[in-house]
Amino acid sequence: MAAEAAERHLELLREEREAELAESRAWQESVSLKELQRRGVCLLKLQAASQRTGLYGRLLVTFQPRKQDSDAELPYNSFGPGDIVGLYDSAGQGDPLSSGIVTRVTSKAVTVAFEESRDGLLSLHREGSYRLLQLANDVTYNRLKKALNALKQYHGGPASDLIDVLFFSSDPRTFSETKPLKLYNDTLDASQREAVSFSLAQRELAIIHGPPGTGKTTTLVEIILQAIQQGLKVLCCAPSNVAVDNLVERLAGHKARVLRLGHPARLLQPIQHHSLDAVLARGDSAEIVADIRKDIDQALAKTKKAQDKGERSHFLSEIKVLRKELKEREEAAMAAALTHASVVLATNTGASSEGPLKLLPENHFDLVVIDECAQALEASCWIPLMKAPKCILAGDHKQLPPTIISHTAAAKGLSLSLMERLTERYGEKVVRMLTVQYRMHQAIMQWASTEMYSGRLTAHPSVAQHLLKDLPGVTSTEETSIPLLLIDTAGCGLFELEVEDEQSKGNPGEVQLAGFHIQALVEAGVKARDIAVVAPYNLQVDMLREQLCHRYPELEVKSVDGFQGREKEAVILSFVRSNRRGEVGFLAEERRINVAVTRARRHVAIICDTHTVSSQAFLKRLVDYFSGHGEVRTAFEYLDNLAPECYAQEGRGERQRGAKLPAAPGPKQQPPTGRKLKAAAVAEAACRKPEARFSPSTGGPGRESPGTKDGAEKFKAMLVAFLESGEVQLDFPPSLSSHDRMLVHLTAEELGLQHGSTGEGRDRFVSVRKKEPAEPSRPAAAPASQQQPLLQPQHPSGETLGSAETGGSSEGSGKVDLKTLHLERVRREEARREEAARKAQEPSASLPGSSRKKDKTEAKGKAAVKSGADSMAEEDIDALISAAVKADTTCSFPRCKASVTTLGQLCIHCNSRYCLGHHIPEVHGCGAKAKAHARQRISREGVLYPGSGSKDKSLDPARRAQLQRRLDKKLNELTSQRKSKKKDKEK
Ligand SMILES: Nc1ncnc2c1ncn2[C@@H]1O[C@H](COP(=O)(O)OP(=O)(O)OP(=O)(O)O)[C@@H](O)[C@H]1O
Ligand SMILES: [Zn+2]
Ligand SMILES: [Zn+2]
Repeated sequence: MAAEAAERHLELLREEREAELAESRAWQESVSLKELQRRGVCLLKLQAASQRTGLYGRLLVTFQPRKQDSDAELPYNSFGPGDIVGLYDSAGQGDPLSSGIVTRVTSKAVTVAFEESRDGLLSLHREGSYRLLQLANDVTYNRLKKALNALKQYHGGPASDLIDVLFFSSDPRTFSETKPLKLYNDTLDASQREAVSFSLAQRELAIIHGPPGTGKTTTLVEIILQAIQQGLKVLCCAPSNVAVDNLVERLAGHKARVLRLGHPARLLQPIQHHSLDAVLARGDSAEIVADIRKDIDQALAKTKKAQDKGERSHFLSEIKVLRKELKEREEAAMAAALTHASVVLATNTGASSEGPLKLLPENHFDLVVIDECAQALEASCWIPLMKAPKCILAGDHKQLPPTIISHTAAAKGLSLSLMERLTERYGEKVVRMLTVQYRMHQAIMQWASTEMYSGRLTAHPSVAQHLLKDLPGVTSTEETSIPLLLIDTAGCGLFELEVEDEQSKGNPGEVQLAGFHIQALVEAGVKARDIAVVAPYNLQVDMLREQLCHRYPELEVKSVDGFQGREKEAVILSFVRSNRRGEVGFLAEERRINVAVTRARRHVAIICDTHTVSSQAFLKRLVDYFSGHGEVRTAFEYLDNLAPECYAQEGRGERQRGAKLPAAPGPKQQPPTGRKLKAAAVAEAACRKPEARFSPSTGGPGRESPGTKDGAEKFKAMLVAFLESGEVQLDFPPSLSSHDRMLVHLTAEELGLQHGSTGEGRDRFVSVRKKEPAEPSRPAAAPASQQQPLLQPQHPSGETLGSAETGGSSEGSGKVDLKTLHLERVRREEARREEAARKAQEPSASLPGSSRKKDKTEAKGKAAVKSGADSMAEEDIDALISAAVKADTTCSFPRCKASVTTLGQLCIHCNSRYCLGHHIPEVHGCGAKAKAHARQRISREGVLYPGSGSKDKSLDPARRAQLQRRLDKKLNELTSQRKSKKKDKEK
């Protein structure tokens, strides 16, 4: 049984190795050295700046760029401690001079540890020019192969019974008598205690399933301490060095006698003194060993200075003798150190019998513990597993499995971890799950619990309600008071990049949005080092780093896969995929999404295109969960600040292709150009209805919504009463939620009342006034800060100005409120005078674009712009008009030309007007949102509210009034323009 399985596994491993080699060959062969350097795997033109013996006897060489000034920086590279690198002569092709392990990388230098090579010594010249290339190493593959071959032939060793259980030829058993335990850590929760006693009571096999943050390591440490207490010798492994180091640190904290195997270059600094090398250096034989090393160093130096060949070979043979003696003494000391230790720790492959463990007797270990077992290849687990009669596996098979290059090998079972394989077969018989998690806010946890852990997780009270605002130095803002935020780019045209020949994907729009959100968090006092930005694609990770890391050096930007096992107070996820095909690629892996979301302690923000990702049921449920339990914002809320590149991008590839698709959803997803789209959205926000700026899936204020109806009715009643009263102004208390504030704005708008907000943050309140022409000071009274331009100056003017529909707007539009415009017009004359008077005190609100466009404006012979408020760029108005007109006169359904001026229906989900044939959400593509909306209203009525400070600002009625005035002016101009055009034609 075991033999067959081992054989099959070997076959898959061979396949995987082939794929791996083919891949590295393919790109190494076709790629120049320069290109390799650009990709970060090669460093050219280096000099050996210094050499010394260190790290317990290895030759450490520090390389720097070969430049005159010693302060030169290395080019971008992906070198890191532990990487195996080849050292080459700059000129040399073919084999490397030597290979070594990177021990340290700074911005200016790389240090590499070289083992003394078999055939003589590495001698580097200060003047020489060298290059370093990262090497794929076959050490791992060879060890895996060896382990499986050993498993095939395994006979009568200590693990015989265990192997039978692991291949299902006998059932797992329990020890009959078990003593009650005295715990080292008495804070363990019930599920952890159960895991500890169960694991100790099992005879061959126990599995601890530890979902994110449930204290898996804490539990393992207790188990190992108990095992030591019982006099057992433990071999403790994990697939990664980081995971092993973590265990070393925690066990050493309990004064356990730990010994860490592995190259010291690969170990974290604080762990290094637990390394075998360090233990040896402190041991009895250390002095002698040090003397021998010194002799070797001296001989080494002499070799370098040696004049002729004879002298050189004399020193070399002296070194050979010294090294032999060193080896013998070291092996004796190693065996002693290994025997003395209670727990030996190594990576799975580091536990290979080719290493120091060969010095121990076959039955030395009583227990093998493998942490992060679900992230390990089964073959790698077999390296330690054959060394003891019992194993305890810990991990979470609901997180990402090991990376496998060959799709076929993965499909045939190579990616199935030992832990998952055993859990599927034995279940409760061998598995105990930890169910209390100590990381995430309840709301972050609940999604993962439901989707991945059959709803069994609970949040420990110490974390269940914790938010960013509870961190020292963090002020309470909207961003720091919510655990879940969804920034929805649906319909905003922020498409993924289409890079040819690139598997990886990027999304510049999401990079920008991430930047805004980080800024908001940092401004609220969240430390950049407490924030991580995580994306599924490396290209996006690169782009995020490029944009963000110089501004926030302590910010961590990582791929999802690279962030597994880690946590941060705040995590921003950029899902990247935004396309019409509904392609989600990497995101389709549920475990990847699980890992991504569960890294966050207090706050997780997802930036994604809900339209694209909702094509996949799992992701759709995630989006629905965030809609139902978190705050949702549309990227439109940030668009005012978005740089125009995003729009330039989208025009090219994605859009044209997408536009051909027949079943395109809403009109917002299919605007003629991105720029118009933006104008349309903002124009809606400015001219139509406040909620136009909220994501549909927030449920917005939802007029038909039962949840908000009461609120709306209440405010309506108040406002109607106010209208009938003799009062001029009605102030609402600042205690209103932002949702309520919005209802007031909405209702006031419906009733034709003027409405505005004053104050900042918690003091912000709404006041409503009657629209009295004899109230000239109001618009001008808006604080200067609220007179920021609503629109960016980049909007095209030409393409919209001349269009035929534009002319029709003055009578056609139902939304450009003619009555208001008229009132405004009347009032404007008075207001102008006041504004002119104020102008002196006000900082100019003029746009940078307005001066750029000035020539054009004057050339057209338009009246010179007088007041500060009136200096809004021409093109904004143009965009606004055309957008408002377009959006308001025809059905938004693609290619439908029906008029909606009188019979149209507004969809609250996409904030677009549709004819009667298309207004039902399911018909025009908002079905999913409508459903989510309905569900979420039930689940958390009254809690959900859209809105933020920045949004309120842009919706300020004073600014809207300004826009309307300008719109009005523009309409006049257009009318006269049209007249003159007609005249031209007639001529
Ligand atoms: N019983 C407990 N009481 C209080 N805090 C605990 C308890 N168990 C674990 N924790 C805390 O939970 C956090 C995570 O613990 P630990 O490192 O053991 O988790 P883990 O499950 O190994 O993590 P990961 O999810 O990354 O694998 C730590 O801060 C730890 O102190
Ligand atoms: Zn809709
Ligand atoms: Zn229609």
